[in-house]
Amino acid sequence: MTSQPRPTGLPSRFRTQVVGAALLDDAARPTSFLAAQRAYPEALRGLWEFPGGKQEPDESCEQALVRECAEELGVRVELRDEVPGPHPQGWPLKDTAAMRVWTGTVAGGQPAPAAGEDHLAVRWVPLGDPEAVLSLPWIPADLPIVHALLEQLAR
Ligand SMILES: Nc1nc2c([nH]c(=O)n2[C@H]2C[C@H](O)[C@@H](COP(=O)(O)OP(=O)(O)OP(=O)(O)O)O2)c(=O)[nH]1
Repeated sequence: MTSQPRPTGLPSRFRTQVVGAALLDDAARPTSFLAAQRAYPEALRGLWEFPGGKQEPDESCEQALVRECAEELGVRVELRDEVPGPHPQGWPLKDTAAMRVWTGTVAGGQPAPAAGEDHLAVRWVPLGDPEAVLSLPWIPADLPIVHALLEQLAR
């Protein structure tokens, strides 16, 4: 697993650190990744995103992501490579929040949205058709991340 070190002793530019997972169907030869459809807030309802959430105090980004995947999808994940963003805190989502994203695989369980929680649905998105991937209604801030993911996996 690679991880971009965050400089210590410097104030974070983004107050809220979000983490997201691009879960692959197969680590060595991925053919699809898991996208999740947000249920809330109303402005984001129905849009697609990377499963994940906010880092809590006293946990690393990686720990937060493992926890969020367990809570939201009911799966145990193994994280692999970071999809590095333009900032040490990852990919800017808005003025106050940025998201670090890792690829990973499901090591236990079947991903499904937790009842009545964050997601309306989850879907394995085939990587073979980038136009189809990008035509999903993603949260707009996620589009550069999806591009970067597709490039990283094509290498
Ligand atoms: N999880 C996730 N959040 C994203 C993505 N893109 C994006 O703009 N966001 C935004 C939506 C939210 O404002 C914020 C993440 O909040 P969240 O609601 O998922 O976090 P959480 O599970 O810890 O939520 P909560 O306990 O505060 O309700 O980041 C994405 O791909 N995944």
